[in-house]
Amino acid sequence: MEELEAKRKKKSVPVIPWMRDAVDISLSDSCLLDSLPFLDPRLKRDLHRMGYNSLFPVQVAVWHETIGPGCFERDLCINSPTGSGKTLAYALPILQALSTRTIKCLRALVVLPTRDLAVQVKEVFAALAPAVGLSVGLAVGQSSIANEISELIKKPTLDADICFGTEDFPQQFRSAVDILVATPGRLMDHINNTKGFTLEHLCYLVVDETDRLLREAYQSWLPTVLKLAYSSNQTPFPCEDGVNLSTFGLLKTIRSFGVERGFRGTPHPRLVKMVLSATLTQDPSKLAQLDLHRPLFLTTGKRRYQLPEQLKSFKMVCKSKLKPLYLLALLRTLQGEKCIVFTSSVESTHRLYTLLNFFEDLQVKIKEYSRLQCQSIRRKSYGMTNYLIWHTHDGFVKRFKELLQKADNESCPMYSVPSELIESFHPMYTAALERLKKSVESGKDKEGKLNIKIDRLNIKCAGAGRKKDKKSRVEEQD
Ligand SMILES: Nc1ncnc2c1ncn2[C@@H]1O[C@H](COP(=O)(O)OP(=O)(O)OP(=O)(O)O)[C@@H](O)[C@H]1O
Repeated sequence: MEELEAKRKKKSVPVIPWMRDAVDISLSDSCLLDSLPFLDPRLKRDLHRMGYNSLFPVQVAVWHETIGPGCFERDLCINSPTGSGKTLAYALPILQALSTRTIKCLRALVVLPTRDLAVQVKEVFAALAPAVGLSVGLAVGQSSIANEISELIKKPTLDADICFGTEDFPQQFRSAVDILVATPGRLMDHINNTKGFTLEHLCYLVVDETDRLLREAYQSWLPTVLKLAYSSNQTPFPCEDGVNLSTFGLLKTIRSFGVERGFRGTPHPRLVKMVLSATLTQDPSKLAQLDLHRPLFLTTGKRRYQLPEQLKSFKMVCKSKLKPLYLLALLRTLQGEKCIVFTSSVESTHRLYTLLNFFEDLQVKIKEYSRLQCQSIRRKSYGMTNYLIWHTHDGFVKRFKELLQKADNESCPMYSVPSELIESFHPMYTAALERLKKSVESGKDKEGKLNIKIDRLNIKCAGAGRKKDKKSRVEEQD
């Protein structure tokens, strides 16, 4: 009965009508840049320069809905797996659409839930924007608010040929960027406190990782952004609880004073929204918050991950207690290649990083990358990597299989490391653990990141040869 119910749920069609009438992204083929209609030659040149010679299916599908006749008539909801190229899918049409703008003001806002994601997205925009004379800003709290403001807002010297209205013109500040990539918290800081920061000219709003952003209110950033963006063309928008527009007195903008040439008297373009996710919610109440206009749903179906075609994946199965040894052997066999090792928690990352650094003769340069490091250090670690290795806890075999299923990649051959090689690491491993223990005991790990877990490391060490006590066995299940 339960099984039947589960099957029924799996097959259930979306309750939202426009979701039933979806565009299937997988029906789009990759498209060579040279065959892509309407692409600005300057963008094409820079895409080639970046080594992009064709667009991925999701990028082609979005391009067809956003460029050319009937462009941006509908808001887009894009459901496409991680790694499928969603960033360029929205960045390229926005850059192309803004490439003809004459006056700089904030016209596109991309919101992401985390600083790291926002930094990556900003880099994609920044690689292409200069080709068409556009500037991109970042509001994520990476630098001080003062630095950020100086990047985003500039005091203009008033150009003689700008057509002013008859009203007093108190504005001294103008946007220094055409496109802003932001996290919700810092965005709200600028909305509430940064003089001259305005969303009044906003034409494009991208909500990336939509599910995550809709799950949390993040200071009501979404109703606030919509209200502010709509307010410039007097679109009625119901005031959400807790959003008091009177607090945005600073947001009188140059548009409302009739400064921007060509805008006066012409209807304000609709605020176009693109919302993206690898697992887009089908919950009508959640999606309603986005106030989508005739939404068009582009989807690849339920698949959550997409692995690059060139990526080869292998699995190594070993007893939990032997994982560090297998990892060492693997690192040795991959010597010279760059790797990322994922672990299941920040603490595990720090433990493993510290442990690996106690191995003599490993001849591998190791960097730690987790939220324990500050942003600048994390950024330096980018680009170090080619390989992905997954190293995580015991329930993993099942989860790994599920993950491969989600990625449509169920055939994952075994990777074998000679057992002699693993054995040969035993003495080195025991010595490293000893050194680690001494280091913790002598208080060298000043931040205390290891203290709580050190006995767990000892257990794993003991697991390689010694008998375990009850506590150890319980902890090893973790
Ligand atoms: N047209 C293209 N040609 C070659 N590489 C591309 C192209 N588009 C994107 N890529 C690369 O593919 C990778 C995945 O792209 P991207 O990060 O945009 O995917 P995504 O769907 O946004 O993933 P996520 O959900 O993790 O954000 C990136 O390394 C990007 O540089």
